[in-house]
Amino acid sequence: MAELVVALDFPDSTAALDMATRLRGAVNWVKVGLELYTATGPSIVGALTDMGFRVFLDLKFMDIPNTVRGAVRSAVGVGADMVNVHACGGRRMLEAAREGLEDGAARTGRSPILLAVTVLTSMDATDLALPEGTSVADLALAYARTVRDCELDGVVCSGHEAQAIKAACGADFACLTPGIRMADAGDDQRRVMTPEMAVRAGSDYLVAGRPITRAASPADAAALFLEQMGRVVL
Ligand SMILES: O=c1ccn([C@@H]2O[C@H](COP(=O)(O)O)[C@@H](O)[C@H]2O)c(=O)[nH]1
Repeated sequence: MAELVVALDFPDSTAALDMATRLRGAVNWVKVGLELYTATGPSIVGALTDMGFRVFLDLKFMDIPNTVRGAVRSAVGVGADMVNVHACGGRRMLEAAREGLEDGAARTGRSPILLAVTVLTSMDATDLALPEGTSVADLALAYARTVRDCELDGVVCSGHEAQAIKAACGADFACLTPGIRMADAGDDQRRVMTPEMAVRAGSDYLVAGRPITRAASPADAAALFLEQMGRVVL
């Protein structure tokens, strides 16, 4: 059964924890991204796990291998259930990320899910200087194969690539899919999909932020997403 992850993209802990209170009981997973983490630091992860949420720490590390090894090791210590890096950091960086996770796990006894971002869901072909004959889907699949070879747990990808990635990398290779929309929102996301279509494509985790957190009732909006996800019989 796919999980819904709500992105808590807020400028401070008061706003994020207020939203988390409104979502308590409606969703299991929340996501702490760059805006919130930069404002609050690691304490927000503990506050959310204390409320009973599973936390995806979405910091998308990309740097030289040694730096990413240390960053992932530190992220494990923060107490998140899922962490990530950018696949475009390359094979040695991805291997270093896995080593950082293993180091962190040896120290803390915790082993979060480690994912790598293929191509951001906000991007389409117009954002990339792709070689002729290469599509965004080809690039995402190539990144996913490298991520699988480096023995990470899965990728962040759009719903449009999930099926091909699962076919190439295996059913156990996790696909987490942001850019989930009930209808075109005309925002910064480009490779979007409905909750139902993303689950049909094989995504294991669906991420939605604004469609839920900006709704009049975030809990009701989350329930609608979950209802659409639950309708899919695979
Ligand atoms: O490819 C990616 C990777 C991460 N994200 C993050 O997901 C949420 C989406 O929020 P919405 O408000 O539903 O657009 C956001 O925190 C992004 O940083 C992504 O969108 N695409």
